[in-house]
Amino acid sequence: MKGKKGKKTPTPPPQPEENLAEVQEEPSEIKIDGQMMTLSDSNILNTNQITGYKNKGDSLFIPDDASSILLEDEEEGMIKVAVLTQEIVVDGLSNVGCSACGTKQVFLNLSLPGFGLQDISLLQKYIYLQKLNLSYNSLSELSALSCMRYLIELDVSHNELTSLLDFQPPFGLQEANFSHNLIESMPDLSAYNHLVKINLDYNNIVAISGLKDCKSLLHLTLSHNNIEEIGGLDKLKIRHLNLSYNQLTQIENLDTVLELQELDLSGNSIFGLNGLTSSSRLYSLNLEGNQVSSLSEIQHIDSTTTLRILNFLKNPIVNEEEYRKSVIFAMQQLSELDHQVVTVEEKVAAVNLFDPPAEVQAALDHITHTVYRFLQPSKIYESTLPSIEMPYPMLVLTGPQACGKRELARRLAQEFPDYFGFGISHTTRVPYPGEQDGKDYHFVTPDHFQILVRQGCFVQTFKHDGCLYGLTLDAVESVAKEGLACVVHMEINGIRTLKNTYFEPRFVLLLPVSSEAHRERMVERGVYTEAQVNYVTQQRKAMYQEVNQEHPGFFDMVINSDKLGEAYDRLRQLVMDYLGTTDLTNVEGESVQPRLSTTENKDESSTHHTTMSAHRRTWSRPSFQGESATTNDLNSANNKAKLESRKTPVEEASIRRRQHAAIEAVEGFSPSVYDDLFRRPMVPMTAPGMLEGSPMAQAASMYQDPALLAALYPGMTNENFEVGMAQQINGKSNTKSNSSTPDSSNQSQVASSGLSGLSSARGFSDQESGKEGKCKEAIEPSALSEQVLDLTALSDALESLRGSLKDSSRTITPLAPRLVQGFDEWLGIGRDEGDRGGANTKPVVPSIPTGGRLTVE
Ligand SMILES: Nc1ncnc2c1ncn2[C@@H]1O[C@H](COP(=O)(O)OP(=O)(O)OP(=O)(O)O)[C@@H](O)[C@H]1O
Repeated sequence: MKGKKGKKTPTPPPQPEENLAEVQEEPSEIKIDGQMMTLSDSNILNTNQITGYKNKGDSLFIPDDASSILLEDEEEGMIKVAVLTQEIVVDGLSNVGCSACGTKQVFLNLSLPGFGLQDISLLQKYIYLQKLNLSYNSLSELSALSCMRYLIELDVSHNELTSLLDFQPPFGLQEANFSHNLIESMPDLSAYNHLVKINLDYNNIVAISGLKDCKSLLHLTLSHNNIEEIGGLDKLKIRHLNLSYNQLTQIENLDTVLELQELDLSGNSIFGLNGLTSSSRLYSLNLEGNQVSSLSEIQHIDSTTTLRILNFLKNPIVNEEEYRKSVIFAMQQLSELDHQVVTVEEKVAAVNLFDPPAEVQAALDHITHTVYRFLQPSKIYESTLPSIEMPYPMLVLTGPQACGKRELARRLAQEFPDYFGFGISHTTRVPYPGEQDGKDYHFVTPDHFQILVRQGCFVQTFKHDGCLYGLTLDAVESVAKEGLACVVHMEINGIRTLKNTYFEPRFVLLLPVSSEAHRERMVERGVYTEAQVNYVTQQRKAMYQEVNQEHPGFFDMVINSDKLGEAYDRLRQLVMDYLGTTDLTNVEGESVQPRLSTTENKDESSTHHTTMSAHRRTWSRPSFQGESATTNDLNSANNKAKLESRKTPVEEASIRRRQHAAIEAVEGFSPSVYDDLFRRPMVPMTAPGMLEGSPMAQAASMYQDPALLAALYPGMTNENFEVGMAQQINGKSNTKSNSSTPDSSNQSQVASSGLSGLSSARGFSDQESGKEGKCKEAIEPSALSEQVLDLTALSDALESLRGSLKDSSRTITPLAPRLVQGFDEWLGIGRDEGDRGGANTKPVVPSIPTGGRLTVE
């Protein structure tokens, strides 16, 4: 309702019929003198409120006083009392209490709504009134109230007042309702400094003014007026402000109204929300029926953390795409939007839509690609099909942009062409100078990329700087069918997706430590904007650091990538350690192709190639200290053992290397890169894993070394140590197994398998025979489970080793206790139940194809 209003006919108050006054039969018992009274029976004082309107024809209480005049309103069919009489007043009085001075009993409330009163001069003597209701009358001035010094609440709504509070200010007026009058301006109200709440709805006010000193004012409502600007509220403590249905076009001058909690600006013509930025305590904001059209306006209120209730109904903004989710995403603090409760599900959906956590994004990517792949006809690949027990071998180098991962991946593939092939990703970005299609990336158009997505070609995809990246299954397969492990580079987002797949890549993080060096490398390339450089060297790098710190085991290895040469050396060392190659430089210091080092190895290698070429290509599955092998691993190992009558040079080198590592561990040599990698907290292992990773296995390998044996057990040879150890273990084991309870036998079986079973790489187990060069048959998994283990035997073995370490005249270096400690952990001695070892006990280097690039001779 806008525009100037004319003289109003008061509408009847919305009161039910029952509220009509009932006649007090014997009011004469109350002597009313002014507002004071004397009582004979206080019960009589239950005076009801009078409603002065009544439909024509109904009986109406009319006081006996002859001076009452009935007027008939033809138009509305109402009858109203126009002149106030003592009796009317008497019937309107209620709530007896102490007068303000505390000496008299007085009526505190007077309620005379809907009498059509024009003159209330009779009320002048009711000076003790505290609550006065004169709503629904025809009053045009209130001077009679000047005597009511103790008035606290005044309701003069629905009258014909043209001015506000035009009487002598009562001492403590707190609430005033002047709504539905004809007031056009707000006078200076500084005298009403106790005013807490004032309602000026439905007037003709054009500007907010006169409130400067109303320091107590908390509620101000000025709805349905003609206000065009928000103002005059400077530094007030208003908490509830209603300016709905005015002529406002913008939100302004509210930045000093710091206590504002509830703001109703509905029914205006507001376009923007920029005036609300500093409304830090706002709880409810009603903007229904305005002109807010852009979602970007949300930014002005999204930092208002206290905001819970928001209403944008009937604004163009609600037609914006994903409007509700966008608002909820920007303001997750909301509990109600557009009169609808905001549910937790909506909040999660909004976050997942606009800023999905990396894990969610990766899961979605994985689902997308898997579903699209299933929709395609199934494809038979040339190489061994990937499966859970035999996934494609992959090494993934990761890190922030320009950390050098791509270059290192390429170098690895170049230097170890018999073992690694570079997996080429697809991208929609344009090639940088010098980049070649099909070599650095498969450069494709966005449309082509989408076609590949729908064809289910990708294993994972990643969006970065508006460009799409993706690794296809074919890219991996094209490397795999060559008999090589695929080395790829990608950002962490891709890794998260890969972790959802059945692939089991090893992940090496290349992390620039010096931001300056990283920055320089990026700037040197000359292809990145300043903003990109800043983002990558700061946020992106920090994110990698955080993941690495907070999720131990997420990356299998971390290499400082400040100096690419050094980083590559470390990576290369890692690979060489694994491959068992030792020397990659010739006498002149030139780098040579890493081949398996010794002459005899070369011969074996060629024999092996020939042998292998007769079979289907398979992948070796090297296992390491602490690796947790599964039955599937064992199966594949056993199958492989059947196919190959002898170990590959790679495996033999691996055995030697680990023997060496065990010796070093006891002697206290500094560990190699490779050792560092696998010396991680122990985790519960399956039997073969226990064999490989167990301290017992380390001990088993130790006694293969005569030098070490002599040092630890002077005078003892390989043979008699072996016999002694075997007796110690087997003898106890047998004894125990005979008398074991069902529970203990169960436990025993596992560990016993660990002692005597073979690992997939058969690293230590072949040596257990103690006869060099004599290969032991692989043990069937079923056979493993039949063997019996006695943990006591292991304890005894531990004690014996402990004792020998203690007694040894050699100085035990700090590394030696670590081995003993390993026994303790393995046996569960002193292990805290809550202390879960890192899950990362896999080898960093992926499963390496045994044959390299095999050719049938
Ligand atoms: N399939 C993929 N999945 C996820 N990330 C990928 C993929 N392919 C490439 N990336 C990564 O996307 C980022 C951007 O690649 P781009 O080649 O444009 O960057 P670059 O500046 O050359 O960086 P870098 O030198 O690290 O490769 C790089 O970090 C890159 O490793």
